[in-house]
Amino acid sequence: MFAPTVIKTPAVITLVVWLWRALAALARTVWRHPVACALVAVSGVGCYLVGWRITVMGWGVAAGAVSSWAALWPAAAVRVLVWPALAWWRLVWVYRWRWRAVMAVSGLGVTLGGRGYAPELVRVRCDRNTDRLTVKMLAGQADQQFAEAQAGLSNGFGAVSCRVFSPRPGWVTLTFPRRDALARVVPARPYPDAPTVTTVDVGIGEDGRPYRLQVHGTHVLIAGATGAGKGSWLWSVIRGLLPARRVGLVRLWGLDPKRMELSFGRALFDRYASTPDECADLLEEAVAVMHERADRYAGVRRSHVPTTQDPFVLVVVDEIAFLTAYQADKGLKARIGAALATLTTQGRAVGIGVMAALQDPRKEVLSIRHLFPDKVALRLDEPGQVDMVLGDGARDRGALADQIPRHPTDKSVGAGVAYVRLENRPDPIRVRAAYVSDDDIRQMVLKYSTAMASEVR
Ligand SMILES: Nc1ncnc2c1ncn2[C@@H]1O[C@H](COP(=O)(O)OP(=O)(O)OP(=O)(O)O)[C@@H](O)[C@H]1O
Repeated sequence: MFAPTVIKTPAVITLVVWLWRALAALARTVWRHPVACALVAVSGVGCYLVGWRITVMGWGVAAGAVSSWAALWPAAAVRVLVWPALAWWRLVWVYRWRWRAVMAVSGLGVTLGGRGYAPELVRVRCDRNTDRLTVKMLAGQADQQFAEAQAGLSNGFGAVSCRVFSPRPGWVTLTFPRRDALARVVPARPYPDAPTVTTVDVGIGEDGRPYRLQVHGTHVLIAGATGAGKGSWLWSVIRGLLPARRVGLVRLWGLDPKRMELSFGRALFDRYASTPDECADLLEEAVAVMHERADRYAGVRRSHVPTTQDPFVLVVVDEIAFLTAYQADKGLKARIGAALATLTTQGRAVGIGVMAALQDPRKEVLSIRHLFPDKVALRLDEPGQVDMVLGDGARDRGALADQIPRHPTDKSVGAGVAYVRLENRPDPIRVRAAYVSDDDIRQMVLKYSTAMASEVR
């Protein structure tokens, strides 16, 4: 029988270990809660040096100064005081309190050798609408496991949903909405003060702040079931580009095979096509512009900067499936398919972008959907369609586009709400596009449909 030797640990070693642990815990507490620790330390030193009465008076004066500052700069005060205080409160009373139990029940905690291990909750940050938790995963864990447990996590912490994003290996960010900033209709965004081309203010994000979509140097695919609000995305982008169009930095080319959407603002387009023949011709013209620019740029520059000579050309296609899938004329279909594939593979470097709307995201409807770097998924009919639009794993990461609500009579419920997956940011973001009403489009036409040269070199 083997019996290991029992060595008695000397008391001094035990004391050193305890002391070391206490110091480490103290350092960790100071690092994580510097403000609270500073308050305690300053109060202690004050009481010791000048007595508690003067210390309390000192705090009264400081509180008065902070209140005046908050009254003068309320936005800064909310950012610096309110959100950190709320984050601390929610860390202590919501998340830390239930952390180990929720981790264990949702299958993210493990027991090894009789000892329980759980991912470490490192930080909670709050804004007006969401709580963002920074979590250090257990060694050997993957963010995929958190994505699979998202329903359990949201139930466990009393949130309606949970989104998972891994900013770097070993770490994961969990986003829990506290209230839905996107529940209300967003009115059309104001025109930009200065002409802007690169990004456009299209609506608001889940954090309640304006959301800017990049349109230059990319291609955007907007997919959604009928009535999901694809029009509001198209028109919000067009609206944001109008000042730049006026000064000649942008040209808008519209392809409107349904003739129901873009025709309403026909005068805002430098080039417009609706019949399949016209659409094929216009796309081939865009390809010709692309080749001409590529010839000029070859060996001279590698990216496009919008100028009045070489403006950014945005080809807006409403219901692209009419051109790619439902087109009976095989010759036209092939021409259109080839032109679209050429534009989406080579156009962005020379300042030609494609923004296309689509109802049915299946591959047989749009075989080139993977050529669009940035994707927007509005309300979709089936869960399987989410990954078709946004890419593999997007739904597991919280892009529940099939669960965006709809109402039998109130069309505005959930309309315009979408999950956006960008090329440079793979975690889906929830955004609501502003609603550009028919009146808004009429005003846009009145304000911006000045006669313009449509020549684009
Ligand atoms: N961003 C929005 N906010 C609120 N309501 C909206 C928004 N976008 C659209 N709606 C409402 O939803 C209705 C349908 O919108 P829209 O026509 O843009 O959908 P769609 O996806 O283009 O549909 P279809 O493919 O059938 O043309 C609009 O008439 C409007 O009432």
